[in-house]
Amino acid sequence: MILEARNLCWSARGRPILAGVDLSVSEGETLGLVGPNGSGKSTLMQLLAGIREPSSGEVRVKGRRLAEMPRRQAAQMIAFLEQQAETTEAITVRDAVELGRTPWLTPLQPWSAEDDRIVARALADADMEGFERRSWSTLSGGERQRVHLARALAQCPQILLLDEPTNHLDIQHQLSILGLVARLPVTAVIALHDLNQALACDRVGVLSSGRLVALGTPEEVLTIERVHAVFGVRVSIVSDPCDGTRLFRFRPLA
Ligand SMILES: Nc1ncnc2c1ncn2[C@@H]1O[C@H](COP(=O)(O)OP(=O)(O)OP(=O)(O)O)[C@@H](O)[C@H]1O
Repeated sequence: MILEARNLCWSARGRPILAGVDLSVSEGETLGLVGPNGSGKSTLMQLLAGIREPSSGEVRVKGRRLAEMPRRQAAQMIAFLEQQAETTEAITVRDAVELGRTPWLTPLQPWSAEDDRIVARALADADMEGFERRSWSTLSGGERQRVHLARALAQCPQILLLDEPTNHLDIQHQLSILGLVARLPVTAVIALHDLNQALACDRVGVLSSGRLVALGTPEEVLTIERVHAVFGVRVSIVSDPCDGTRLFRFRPLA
């Protein structure tokens, strides 16, 4: 297993926010995390990224405790696209993406043509070519999100943690970014609100009130009964007339 959470718990001011989460992600897998607002998705992602310390339990990366890994080594393994990612306003898009190379640079291994190539590739993959000289402060919300994704890709991680990576994106960029992540040779954990997008993941974990209440293939986990129970909506499953893909349709309970 490339990434494991063992009995992961996190509390804020004595209130349990995440409790007893056990999770194993295998190499190359794309795991979707779904759950209502406040169910603990971002908290779990932050613990998996090592930017929050668990109250108890542990995260392991390739069998090693993340808490004991040097930050630089962890940053070579894991890239995290946060939900509300910020950056210094006064930098260009190119500068922001170049920051992704930081874990790989040393005095003995300074910036090289290979780093230029990786940054150019990341900008192209995030469809941000041509924006390199633009100031960060002039970008739209979706463009900023794509720059953050480019920075994460430039990190060349083995594990990509994406917290609602599509929430600011138009539908074309949503599809292209999820398609890109599926094609990349990385292990990905993606917090998503769109359950139809979660259907395309290899496995899905469902969080409810800080607990992982289901984990398995989308078909096993995203049943009409569970979606109804966890999200409090009426659900029907329809079949796409083009290719037979199953899709959710939602209605309010009342
Ligand atoms: N530092 C904190 N102090 C107190 N409560 C917190 C703190 N951080 C998170 N919480 C609470 O923990 C719960 C889980 O938050 P989290 O951001 O993980 O949820 P989420 O599933 O990502 O939600 P959303 O879908 O709205 O993004 C929420 O009720 C939130 O208010």
